[in-house]
Amino acid sequence: MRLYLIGMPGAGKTTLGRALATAYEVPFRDLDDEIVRREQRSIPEIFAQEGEEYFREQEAEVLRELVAELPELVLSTGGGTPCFHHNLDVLLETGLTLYLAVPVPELVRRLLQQASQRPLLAPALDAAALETRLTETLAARQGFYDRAPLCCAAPICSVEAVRQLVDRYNATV
Ligand SMILES: Nc1ncnc2c1ncn2[C@@H]1O[C@H](COP(=O)(O)OP(=O)(O)O)[C@@H](O)[C@H]1O
Ligand SMILES: O=C(O)C1=C[C@@H](OP(=O)(O)O)[C@@H](O)[C@H](O)C1
Ligand SMILES: [Mg+2]
Repeated sequence: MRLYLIGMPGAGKTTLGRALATAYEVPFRDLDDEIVRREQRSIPEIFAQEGEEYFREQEAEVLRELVAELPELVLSTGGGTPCFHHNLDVLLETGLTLYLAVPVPELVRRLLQQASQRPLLAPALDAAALETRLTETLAARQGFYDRAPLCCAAPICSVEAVRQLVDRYNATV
């Protein structure tokens, strides 16, 4: 199986993805980590030195390489991954995609301490600005996220909840 996690920054894609891979006993990859490894520099450095367009090209390439390489995989994507370079089509065609739906106020709580590591959020320094920024970003991305066949909403999105969603989905296809 290939299971892909999509959703906003702070939704828990990386955290839950790692736990799901352990539970399913399949390899785990985090798309951002793979880009960092290939580029030998951090995500904020890539954005600052090369710009977002370059990052999106790397993201699209690394995604396709991982899919070609790994028939079994839990992949945590970046928040913007499904929205660029037809990446969502790749996800939908090659595996099962799960959208982690987390309300903006909860994202704000989780991200406030981490904004400096997330270049698209870095300009939003206080809670109100971050909330505005996330609300706008989510509005622009919602149409992509909603194409995922599976959706799990906080606070119930545990490994067990995902397993049940996946089992139910597999029983219907
Ligand atoms: N289910 C959860 N409940 C509360 N906090 C969480 C949960 N999942 C992740 N977090 C926290 O939220 C932050 C972002 O999580 P992360 O897995 O990096 O999200 P993403 O990869 O979607 O951006 C981290 O500080 C993490 O510890
Ligand atoms: O939302 C986005 O466009 C981004 C989210 C980040 O991943 P997380 O969703 O894991 O924070 C990372 O890919 C990059 O900073 C861009
Ligand atoms: Mg992540």
